[in-house]
Amino acid sequence: MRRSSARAAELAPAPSTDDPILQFRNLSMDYTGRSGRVTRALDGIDASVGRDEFVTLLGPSGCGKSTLMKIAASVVRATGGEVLFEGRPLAKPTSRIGMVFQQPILMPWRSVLDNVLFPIEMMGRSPRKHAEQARELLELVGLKGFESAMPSELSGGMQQRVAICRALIYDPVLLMMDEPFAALDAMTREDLGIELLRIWSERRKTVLFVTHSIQEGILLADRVLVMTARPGRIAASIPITLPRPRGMDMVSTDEYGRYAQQIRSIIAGAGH
Ligand SMILES: Nc1ncnc2c1ncn2[C@@H]1O[C@H](COP(=O)(O)OP(=O)(O)OP(=O)(O)O)[C@@H](O)[C@H]1O
Repeated sequence: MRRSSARAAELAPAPSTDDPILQFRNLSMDYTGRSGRVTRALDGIDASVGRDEFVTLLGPSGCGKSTLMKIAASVVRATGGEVLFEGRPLAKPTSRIGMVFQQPILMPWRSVLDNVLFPIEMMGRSPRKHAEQARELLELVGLKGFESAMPSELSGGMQQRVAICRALIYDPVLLMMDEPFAALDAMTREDLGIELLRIWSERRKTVLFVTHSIQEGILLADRVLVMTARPGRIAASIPITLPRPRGMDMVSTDEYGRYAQQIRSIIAGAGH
């Protein structure tokens, strides 16, 4: 797709962990099942995400990554500890945080443009006033000309681009992405990853991105948080200093190889 132009356009904002936008403090989560059985999903999570930083969260299946995202999105409440967003306890969902999930979950009866504008309607604002902004976002993700298409006319990658626009329409400062490219084929996934970096640098967003892929985790990130198996804890926080703009060719560099090796051994040492 637009691999080369995406690369050229990506400039790294200066991330800062001195100015955390999101902080997890001694966070724990116990789920109580129907039988009363308690499952500890998260245990003593201490982590933060700096303003403009791109942080990836890597960990084995079931370690609590989605739980952590749901807590940060105020979808579920932690049973211990606290979450601070912009320095204040996070108590309810806020339009300053945007979410993108593994499945785009578009409304099949609405056009692409109307799907992007849906959150605006939900907030009681005028979709007409935001239509231009929605068109600009669609152009940003390479979907100019598809405004009036229906979701069924789009590929999986295009649908996920629409979901990204929908999350960006109310201009959140923090974008949380829970395995957003996991359902896509490898090539589309690589393209969208590079494209996301371009959007991130152009729009100056903070991103917290969950993935199972060590490669994706390294290539996108300023910092990788590695989680242990359940109950999830933060096993390591690894700053990634690979130069930007990033591209797939970096996978063959020694520096990338050292990061991948380091992360694999942390995951292995964390009980897998
Ligand atoms: N609603 C729930 N009730 C009971 N247990 C739950 C619930 N949601 C999650 N869990 C348990 O909490 C643990 C963490 O689940 P979570 O979905 O957060 O993990 P994950 O790291 O996102 O997994 P995956 O990578 O497979 O998506 C799992 O053991 C899961 O079974």
